[in-house]
Amino acid sequence: LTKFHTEDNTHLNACLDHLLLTLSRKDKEGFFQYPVTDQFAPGYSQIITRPMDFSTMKKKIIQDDYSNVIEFRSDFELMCENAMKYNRPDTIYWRAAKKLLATGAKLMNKDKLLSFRRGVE
Ligand SMILES: CC(=O)c1cc(-c2ccccc2)c2ncccn12
Repeated sequence: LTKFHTEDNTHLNACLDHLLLTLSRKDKEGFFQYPVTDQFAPGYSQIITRPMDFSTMKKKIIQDDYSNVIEFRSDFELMCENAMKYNRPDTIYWRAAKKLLATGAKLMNKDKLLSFRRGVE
């Protein structure tokens, strides 16, 4: 459906696209680009009830599913937390998720987001 593009939505989507691109580039191995399949990860769909990945987040941006950066950040954190739940700490996936989570926290830290709200640069 052609959802009317309110001014801030267009602005918001531009911000989210930038954040997604920056975070996506950190995932050089491509572990987080697409949904994890049970084929690669046995029992994944039983253990992880709310899967998330960068391609799904991209779709949600295009569909205007995010009303603010906090909702976007929640999906990003969910994606990383899923990987740290399913995989053991001594795996490349767990370590990559932990590193990615730290990058996201810096990029979307509270004060920075608050400054957006106040309209202060
Ligand atoms: C993110 C994650 O948990 C993940 C990504 C992958 C993955 C592996 C190869 C190519 C793309 C994703 C994966 N494989 C086995 C177990 C877990 N994973």
